[in-house]
Amino acid sequence: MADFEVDEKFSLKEVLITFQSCLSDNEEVLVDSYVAGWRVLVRFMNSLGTIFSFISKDAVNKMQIMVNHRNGENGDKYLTIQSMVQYELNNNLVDLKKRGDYSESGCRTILRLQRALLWLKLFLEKLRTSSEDDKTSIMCTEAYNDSLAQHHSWVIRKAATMAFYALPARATFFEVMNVGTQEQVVSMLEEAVPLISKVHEITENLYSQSNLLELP
Ligand SMILES: CCCCCCCCCCCCC/C=C/[C@@H](O)[C@H](COP(=O)(O)O)NC(=O)CCCCCCCCCCCCCCC
Repeated sequence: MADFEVDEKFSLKEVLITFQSCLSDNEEVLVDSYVAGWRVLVRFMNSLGTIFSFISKDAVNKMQIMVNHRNGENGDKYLTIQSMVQYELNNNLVDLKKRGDYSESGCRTILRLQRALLWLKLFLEKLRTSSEDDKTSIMCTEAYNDSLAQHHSWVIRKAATMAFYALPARATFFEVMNVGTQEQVVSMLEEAVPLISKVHEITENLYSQSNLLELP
């Protein structure tokens, strides 16, 4: 079993703070904070071992696509997920039926991360309500099967579920989250889960209204 070093300067509390700054007062999702939240999550996952590198590589690739849009000449159109959807749909910059010239559209990139955000919400909820002897690999697999798995090929599903078995036991997992005692982790999760759910729900509603939930 790999020993999991606690990255001192890092705490999963950062995720809570970053995703909190995601929501503008009129419930728009700010892309910069959304990407920053994922950056913290990916850093945390990387600290768990190189077995997850195929996952973080894809997540980093998608975050970079969003950063490129934000730094592009139409960067202001990507300030929020809402403004991004409006801009890309109004200018036909999204592959709606099959992958084509816009395989790096903001809409499809955020959709892939949105599906991962559902996994995160389900996983954190399981962690929050878990007891001492619950296994993180089981919680992770169950959350995966109820979310991302339905969008992944058999090969990816196999690789992902194998990787989950490398997850540390609950106590170690809580330790590397670097939030404090188990009670402090649970109360951080009590704050984080509703927040991440809110960001997910707002994006899900926007995508379903614009019929973007099945982008290729
Ligand atoms: C801590 C354990 C981490 C478990 C992460 C569970 C998610 C497993 C996802 C496996 C994805 C495998 C590689 C990606 C495949 C892509 O084909 C696929 C589709 O995109 P495409 O249409 O462009 O091809 N990509 C995706 O579905 C996006 C995957 C993004 C996953 C980001 C996961 C980062 C999670 C960070 C975990 C932090 C845990 C914190 C808990 C306290």
